[in-house]
Amino acid sequence: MGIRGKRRKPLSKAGVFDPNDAQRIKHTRLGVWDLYEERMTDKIPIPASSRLEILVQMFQGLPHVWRMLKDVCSIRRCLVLICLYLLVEIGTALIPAMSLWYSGQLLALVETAVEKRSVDKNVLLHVAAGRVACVIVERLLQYTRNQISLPLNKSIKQFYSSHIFEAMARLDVPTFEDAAVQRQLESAWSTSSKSSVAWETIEAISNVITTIIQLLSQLSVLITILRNQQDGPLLAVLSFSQSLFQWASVSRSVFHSSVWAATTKNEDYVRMQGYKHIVDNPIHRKELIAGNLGEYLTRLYKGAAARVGDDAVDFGEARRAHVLNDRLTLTSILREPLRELPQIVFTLRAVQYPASIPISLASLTLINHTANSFSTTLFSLFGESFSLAEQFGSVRKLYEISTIANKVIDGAKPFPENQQALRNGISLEFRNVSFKYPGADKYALHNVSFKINAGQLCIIVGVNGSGKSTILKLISRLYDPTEGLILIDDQDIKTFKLADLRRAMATLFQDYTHFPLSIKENIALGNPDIPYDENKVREAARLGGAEEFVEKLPEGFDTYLDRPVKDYYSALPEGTVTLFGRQVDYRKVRGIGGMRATETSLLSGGQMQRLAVARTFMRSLVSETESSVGLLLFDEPSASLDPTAEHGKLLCFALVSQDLTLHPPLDLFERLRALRSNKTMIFSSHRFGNLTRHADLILYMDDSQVQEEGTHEQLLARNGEYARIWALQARAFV
Ligand SMILES: Nc1ncnc2c1ncn2[C@@H]1O[C@H](COP(=O)(O)OP(=O)(O)OP(=O)(O)O)[C@@H](O)[C@H]1O
Repeated sequence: MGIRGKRRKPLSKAGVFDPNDAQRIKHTRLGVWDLYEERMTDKIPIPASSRLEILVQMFQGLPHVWRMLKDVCSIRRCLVLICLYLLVEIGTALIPAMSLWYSGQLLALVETAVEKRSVDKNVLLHVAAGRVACVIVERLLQYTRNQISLPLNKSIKQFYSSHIFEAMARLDVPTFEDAAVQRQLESAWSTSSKSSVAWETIEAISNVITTIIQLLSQLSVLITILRNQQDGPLLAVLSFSQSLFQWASVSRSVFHSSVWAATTKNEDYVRMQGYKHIVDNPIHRKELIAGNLGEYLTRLYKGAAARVGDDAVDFGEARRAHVLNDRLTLTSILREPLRELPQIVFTLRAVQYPASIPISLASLTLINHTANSFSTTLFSLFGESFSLAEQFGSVRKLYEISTIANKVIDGAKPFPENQQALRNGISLEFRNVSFKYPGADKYALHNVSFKINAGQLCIIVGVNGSGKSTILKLISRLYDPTEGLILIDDQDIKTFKLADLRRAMATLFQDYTHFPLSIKENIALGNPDIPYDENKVREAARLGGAEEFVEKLPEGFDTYLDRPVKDYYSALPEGTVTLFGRQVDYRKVRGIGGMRATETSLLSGGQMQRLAVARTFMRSLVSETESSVGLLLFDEPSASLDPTAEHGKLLCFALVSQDLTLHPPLDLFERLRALRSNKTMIFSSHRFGNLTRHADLILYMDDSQVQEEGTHEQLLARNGEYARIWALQARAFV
């Protein structure tokens, strides 16, 4: 049978890992964990086949590694530093062989001294100086290596962090949310935050080169020693084979199945992790305290912990314990005596030929030592070739992330064709649009059709989950419809350039976020097309209703809502409340003390919302002449409450609150309506009445479909679901 026919058969069903397939999957209990490993028995029966796979993987990565080397050398100073680094590494690689040689010379001197009762002082001095020089040079090389590698690593890391940033920034929503893309992005970052894939690869390449040099130099020392020794080759083979035996017996005990999965069915352990999460995650702290859950959860945790016992460890720990578990096997018993084999053979040979001992004791030690270090280097070369292949794979991924294709395909036509017409708004039509979110089975929109003329005000109302936000997301082309067509000014939305389209729309999403930047930057980012202008930021803040409270903040528009970089300090004098002009943040200290940080927000929910509105205004309403926006999309930026189910809560809000921030859409809506002038505006909302009365078109959504459509009067006259809910809400506010 050819190689092809003997390849490892796929798991029972393509793409399925079936833990119950006992023929293929080995099951091991590790405490509370069940580990399922694919059996290795049916691996490709070609000797060293896995090494072949590694070689193939390495060759595939070569073009990317070559490109990486060129990129790295193009960074300022890096070419010189890399050359120096390689020189130092080569120098370091020669040291072990030189040390071995000098050690051998020293041993030979000692032997001669014992035999002849005299020492050639010159030779001794020379050899001793050589041995000492080796150690000093090794230390100097190590120092130089550190001096070079630190700045090299920093420059390379900086270069690639920009590369990755750019690659990530360009990805659209469905592509970025794709789990495979997320994995690809993760593997492009380094395994440790202190380094970068590129630097780790350079280190891996240099390791392999230096290991080969070490091997060759040790081999030449070995050959020199063996040349004049009668039994030298025999002892070298014995030393080498006992190293091989040790290496094989150790490496076999290591967990090495490449395909595996682990799970736990222990409900108590799962619950314990849940309780732990509630207690150590700050987001649950309010409910934990207000709900008086502390003691109760502690009781539950202790109960579950008692039932699980000492097995309550995470999988990593269970696996480590399993791997390190000392097992009494024949090889482990024979391992140590085998180490003594060369000495035993040497003694037997001495007994056999007492007149002429075939090899000197010094040579025996030296041969043993050299053969051991040769074999250790050889085995480390195998390990390094594995990691080199992995590194090459990571480099490939590092470069491939900048070519990940976006799922939302860009159009070619500029938009708008006539900039002036934009002032009078954009017309929009949905024709039989259906949409499922990636990976979802259910339609978020099903066969939706409607038309909004240029300059009209459209309000989309409906219960939670009926598809209101989804309509706005499709208009922004965050996603494309699964079926149907969206027309902008009577042309397919997909034909227009995405950047132009997004420039022509201002959107405030329901689940808006704030960037971890200063307030002024948060607002300014609403319009990246104009240069930063403090006055415009203030104007937008005023229009959004945020200027007044922002000015009252100690740092005003420079305030960070969430400062991305923390200050560091230690043992400040008691009573210190400010440092570097800011309030002392004791979160870090608490973290060190094992306590959790409390995230207190500087602003109320309503104030946060006003800032989001200000950001949206930055694009659309800062200046009528400069604005390139023709369509305003507002997804109700308040807590989502379904009026049918929650009208009682709405009533409470209206009665309790004198503060506009608690029912901002009314206030916000009036302001928006006044400022929109002739532009098209779509507003998604739960609130009826006040808002909907002004609409040119109301879409009442339910069950992913537009159920009713018309003006407020038309829909009331129709006396359908819209009229029923409107009456319900109106009653609540009376
Ligand atoms: N990212 C997503 N992935 C999968 N399904 C989603 C996603 N976002 C929304 N959905 C689903 O799509 C449907 C419509 O959601 P959508 O957010 O458009 O409703 P909505 O009318 O805006 O609701 P609400 O009034 O609560 O904001 C819901 O069933 C929701 O569960």
